[in-house]
Amino acid sequence: MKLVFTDLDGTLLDHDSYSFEAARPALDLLAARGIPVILASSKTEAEMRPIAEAIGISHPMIVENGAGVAGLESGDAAATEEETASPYKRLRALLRELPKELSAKFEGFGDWDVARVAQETGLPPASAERARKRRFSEPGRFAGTEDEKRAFIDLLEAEGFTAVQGGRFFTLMPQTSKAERMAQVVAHYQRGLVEPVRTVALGDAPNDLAMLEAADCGIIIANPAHKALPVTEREREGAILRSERSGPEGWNIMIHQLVATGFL
Ligand SMILES: O=C(O)[C@@H](COP(=O)(O)O)O[C@H]1O[C@H](CO)[C@@H](O)[C@H](O)[C@H]1O
Repeated sequence: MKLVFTDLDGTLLDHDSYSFEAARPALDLLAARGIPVILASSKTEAEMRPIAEAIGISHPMIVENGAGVAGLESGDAAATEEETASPYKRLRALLRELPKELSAKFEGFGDWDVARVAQETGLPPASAERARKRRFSEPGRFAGTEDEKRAFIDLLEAEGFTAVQGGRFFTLMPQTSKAERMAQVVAHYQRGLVEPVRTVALGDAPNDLAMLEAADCGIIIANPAHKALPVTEREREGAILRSERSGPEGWNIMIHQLVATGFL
């Protein structure tokens, strides 16, 4: 059994147009080979459902940067609306309680109306509205210095939260990651199998790094819109590869390459 985990913005979706069409041949190839594609994004479940539908998949999905997973019959999927809504509410309340000199430097989707989220992201208004339907995490911008940002993260961590950089935004969230949810999804597919499930993960930003390192094969998709990810030990060992092309074009080429070499 093989699984492909993929980030969305800047990876399967074009950084600017949010289109996955250039990856359609590789998506079709994986579908024909019975290899599930597991979406793993900082997007909300409300945003990811229509994307999964457009791709034509109904596998579990890692939502809001790993703070939640949709489509697994146990665990968080069974959490009540009250439980799933509370981390976001707690985060917004925490922002009001933190020292003003730091919290005032952060602006998130909860501070912006739909039109502003559409303007900041380049998403159409209907998608921007779905991006504001948050249950766990708050993406936004931190306008302070690196030292102030570190102090802000330390305060969040003391309260059980953390923050991570995506392709565009700096996201406040519970202390978990896409990689932790990936392990949960792998365990789900592993049940009843003898051979270990083989994993590929694709991503472009710091919030993808742990997932890329946890995979049997990690693929860094080039994204000229931000600084390249650092070279890690896993990459030196040959377990992480880099695409030359960006977004869905790079995704398409790299998946075809892994199929050609027999990895997928
Ligand atoms: O954190 C980010 O930089 C982006 C992209 O996250 P991923 O690369 O899909 O994990 O996610 C935020 O912005 C998106 C629009 O650009 C929204 O669709 C997401 O809801 C938001 O979390």
